[in-house]
Amino acid sequence: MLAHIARRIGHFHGHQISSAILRRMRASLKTINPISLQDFSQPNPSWSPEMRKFYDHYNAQCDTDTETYENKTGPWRKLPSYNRSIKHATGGIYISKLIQAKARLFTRSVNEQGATFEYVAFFNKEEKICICLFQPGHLLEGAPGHVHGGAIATMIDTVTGTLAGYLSGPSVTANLNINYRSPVPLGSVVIIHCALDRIEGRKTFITCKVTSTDESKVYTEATVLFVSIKLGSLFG
Ligand SMILES: CCCCCCCC(=O)SCCNC(=O)CCNC(=O)[C@H](O)C(C)(C)COP(=O)(O)OP(=O)(O)OC[C@H]1O[C@@H](n2cnc3c(N)ncnc32)[C@H](O)[C@@H]1OP(=O)(O)O
Repeated sequence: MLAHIARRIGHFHGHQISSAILRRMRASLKTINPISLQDFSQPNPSWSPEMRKFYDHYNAQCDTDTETYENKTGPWRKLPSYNRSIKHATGGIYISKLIQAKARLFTRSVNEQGATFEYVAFFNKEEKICICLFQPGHLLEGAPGHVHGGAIATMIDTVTGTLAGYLSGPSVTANLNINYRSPVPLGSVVIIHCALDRIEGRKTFITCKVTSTDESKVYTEATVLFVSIKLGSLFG
């Protein structure tokens, strides 16, 4: 685990971050809290057999062992999911001195397993795509028995944003266009497919589709524009 952290320091979604931010992060390393290293996208008892089946399917095709971080062969990489986005820059190290200690990533802000956003994402560097298995919980209701459109938008923003980050470095959502084609039942498992459309200067365009696990049903389609930023601009 420590070797994994050491590899991640200095990178944000796999990209180099500025030396000024890095200095401030390193100065904060004494605030390491081992508990904060929890990866929330690991299987838990709330996952349905279907969620677990698809997790096992993609996890078996990963280039890194989820437990040991040792290399193996496969096109996918399972992405860790911490409860602060800044932890992705540091491999999970908690930097309470830098920004609001009580802040939590929206999708990881409820502790009850299975109640809100249960998800795990996988990245395919070669194909520049990301897929996410998403099991929406009972606290995400919009239309009766179905998922709130804002919760679906949140997941689309999160997964496309993760892909943009891996491909283009630190970026923010500038435009998000969504077509809701069919309501998503609460407690079901859907797959969020994201793919790079194109990169133009600072702009990264991502397409996204939310489908049933057999891909026969399309629930949602989206196009998203991310604009690259200097990470330091977020810190004032
Ligand atoms: C692990 C968890 C991952 C979670 C991911 C979640 C990601 C998020 O939700 S981020 C939060 C929501 N987004 C925001 O708060 C962003 C707010 N907006 C901003 O900060 C700024 O408007 C920002 C950075 C997008 C652009 O500002 P700025 O850096 O001044 O760039 P600017 O020159 O205006 O635009 C750059 C290019 O983008 C284009 N652009 C900017 N905004 C838009 C837009 N809304 N629509 C279309 N094009 C746009 C511009 O036209 C310009 O294009 P070109 O280079 O061809 O002339």
